[in-house]
Amino acid sequence: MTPHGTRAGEDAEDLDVEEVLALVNNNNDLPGPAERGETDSRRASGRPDTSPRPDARHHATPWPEARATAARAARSTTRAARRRPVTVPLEAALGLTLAAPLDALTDLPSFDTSAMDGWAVAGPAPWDVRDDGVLAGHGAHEPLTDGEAVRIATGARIPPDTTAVLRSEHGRTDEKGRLYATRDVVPGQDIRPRGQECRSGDQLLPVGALVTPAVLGLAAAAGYDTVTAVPRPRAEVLVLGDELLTEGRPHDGLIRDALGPMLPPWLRALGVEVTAVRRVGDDAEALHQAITTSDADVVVTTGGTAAGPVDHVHPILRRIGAELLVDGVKVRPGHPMLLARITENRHLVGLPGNPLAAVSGLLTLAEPLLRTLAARPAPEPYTLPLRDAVHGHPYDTRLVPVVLRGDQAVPLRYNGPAMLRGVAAADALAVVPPGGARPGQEAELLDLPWASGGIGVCFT
Ligand SMILES: Nc1nc2c(c(=O)[nH]1)N[C@H]1C(S)=C(S)[C@@H](COP(=O)(O)OP(=O)(O)OC[C@H]3O[C@@H](n4cnc5c(N)ncnc54)[C@H](O)[C@@H]3O)O[C@H]1N2
Ligand code: MOO
Repeated sequence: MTPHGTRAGEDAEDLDVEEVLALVNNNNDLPGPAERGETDSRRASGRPDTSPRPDARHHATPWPEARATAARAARSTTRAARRRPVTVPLEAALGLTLAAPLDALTDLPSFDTSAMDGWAVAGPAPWDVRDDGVLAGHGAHEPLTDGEAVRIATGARIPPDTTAVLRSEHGRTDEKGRLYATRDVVPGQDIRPRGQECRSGDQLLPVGALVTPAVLGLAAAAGYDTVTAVPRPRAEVLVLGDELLTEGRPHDGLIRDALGPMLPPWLRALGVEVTAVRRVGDDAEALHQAITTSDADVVVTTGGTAAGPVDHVHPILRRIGAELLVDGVKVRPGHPMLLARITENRHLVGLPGNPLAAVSGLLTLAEPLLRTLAARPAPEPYTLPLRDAVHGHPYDTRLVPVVLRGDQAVPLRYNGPAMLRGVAAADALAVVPPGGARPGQEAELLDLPWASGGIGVCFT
């Protein structure tokens, strides 16, 4: 199990992950091949794909369908593995999805409490002020009698038989020490009655709610030390390529690894636990060993997806009898990206090595897969008009970095497959259909986690 949690008791009345998924909003999952009446011989046969690699272009999956396939793959995983909810301490729960409703364990407030610093007063003015006072965090105070007042702090328990709280700025005392109000006193004023926010047992949040910082605060206020949540998906990153340096400047044909530093925090922003980042070079045996011994839910590889002499991903997937669910996508950059089922409940996402192509694969395949494993709802799709024309690919979707300015998306330069300069300045990627887009044409936008706000910025 993850270091973040332990398995919930078998007798928990919690929903399992599949049931949680049914409750969260997945309304932008597109219909899959089955729903559209399409067939796929590799899937229909139920056997792993062990045939020689076909022409990747021929089998490339349309971009929207690739995303839907990735989300569906996660759904079949949760069914197969019956992933059980976990009990997670609050400090480790940020970004998880609730698998049990958050029901109040107490009334809130749990006692009648003063909303202001001042005096608790009983009956009409003037009042004799008692010598003692009532501070927050103390037990029951003795009752007041009419004509009595006692100093009270915000958050302190209201003494029995109190009429109202008089704010310190609304009272004055005469030379005999008697207290008067400088404003009308309304019975009950500045008293927060017990149960004003909720009664014990009230549902504060439903199954499927995302654990945000505010949810952590609410859970703590309502008496929780732990929450019952969908387990965080576990991903391992395998960085391929002998040409990669981990420090210093590029030299002698060697370049810096841009993906090792980029992917783990990006995956964490998707609610994932990154179990390891391994550099496996261009060594086929090391890659085989790393894939077959990983216990992560999702193995993410970078590079080696094409058909070059040291592109080992396809041969190894064939060797281990993995089922290729997506083998190339009609998207630029990143068209050699792939998704494979390596065992019944483990997947591999193969990201192309070109860095922006890897971002494209991350958003196209890894995000829907991992988001669905985490039982997070799909973000609401939205569009904005493009300020400038965007050159299109004749047949493939393009993902183009944009900044959002007012109600327009402004396409950025430096959007080539090997470049990160555009996306590093971007708020989102615009989805440009085959053939391109005119100025003013509406384009779907994929928010980048740090730009969309919300839980994404928390990098759990
Ligand atoms: N004959 C063909 N060659 C290529 C095709 C094709 O269709 N036919 N597709 C091209 C496209 S498009 C892409 S994208 C790449 C995908 O290549 P791989 O996934 O096999 O990646 P590599 O060959 O290992 O690397 C490509 C490129 O990216 C650099 N790289 C790799 N890893 C990193 C990293 N962690 N950080 C920074 N840069 C990285 C690598 O040095 C190469 O320059 O294939 C094309 N070829
Ligand atoms: O699809 Mo590749 O990403 O053009 O470079």
